[in-house]
Amino acid sequence: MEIEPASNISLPAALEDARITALPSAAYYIPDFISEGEEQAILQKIASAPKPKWKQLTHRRLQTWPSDLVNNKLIDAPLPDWLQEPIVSQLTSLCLSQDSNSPGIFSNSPHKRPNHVLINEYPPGIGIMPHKDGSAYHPIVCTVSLGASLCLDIYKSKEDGALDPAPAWRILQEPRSLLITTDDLYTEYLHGIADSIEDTNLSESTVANWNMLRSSHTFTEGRNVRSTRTSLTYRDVLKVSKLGNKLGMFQKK
Ligand SMILES: O=C(O)CCC(=O)C(=O)O
Ligand SMILES: [Fe+2]
Repeated sequence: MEIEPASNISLPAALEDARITALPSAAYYIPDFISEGEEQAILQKIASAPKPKWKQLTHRRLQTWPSDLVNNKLIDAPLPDWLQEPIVSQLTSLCLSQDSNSPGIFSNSPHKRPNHVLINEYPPGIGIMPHKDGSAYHPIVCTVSLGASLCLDIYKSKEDGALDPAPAWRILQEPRSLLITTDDLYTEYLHGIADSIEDTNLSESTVANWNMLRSSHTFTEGRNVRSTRTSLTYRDVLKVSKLGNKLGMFQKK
């Protein structure tokens, strides 16, 4: 019988120990949130999802679980097991501080846990335009990265609402890492991923979480040559409708 390799995942006792202090409030980075075995198992589940689960955009494709939002509402349904375990349990177990009364990150969210997962696949050269995530969700985003590394760029918007064209900060996300963004980073700033085939000029002075990376030594000459990176974005959708209500909604039309 094969012996399972020891898992090298390690969760911080307190999320404040994982805070990316160079950023405005607030982002947290945990490099080894899931194991390589878990990463591979999830990638296989994504690959074996029925073809209609994929939504093809111009350059990128994505899956939404349990389903797309309709008018910012989620139709009540559970996440599949492979998106629940171990990730949701680990997310709900994270506490802000070691204080015994410290709240979990989803303590204040309406459903006390993420109920929706967006799966985005980014081949080399493909990113996502700078954007805000908007009002459909409780303002906490948990992103698990699979397969490869890339930089998430954080942008300030100017007084007049226009986008400052150069990102103000960069966060490097390694495979199997968790990035949590919340507070002002959710509401005030935009985030995006450049349409690049490599991330360049990576260093302690240009990457906000450089000292928290598992493998900063692998980015030789400050370069990350992109290969396909898949992300799982876990959020709590504020409005959930039971199927009964939804049928009612259709009958009214
Ligand atoms: O893939 C990512 O890391 C970002 C995805 C994203 O911004 C979103 O789904 O809203
Ligand atoms: Fe986003």
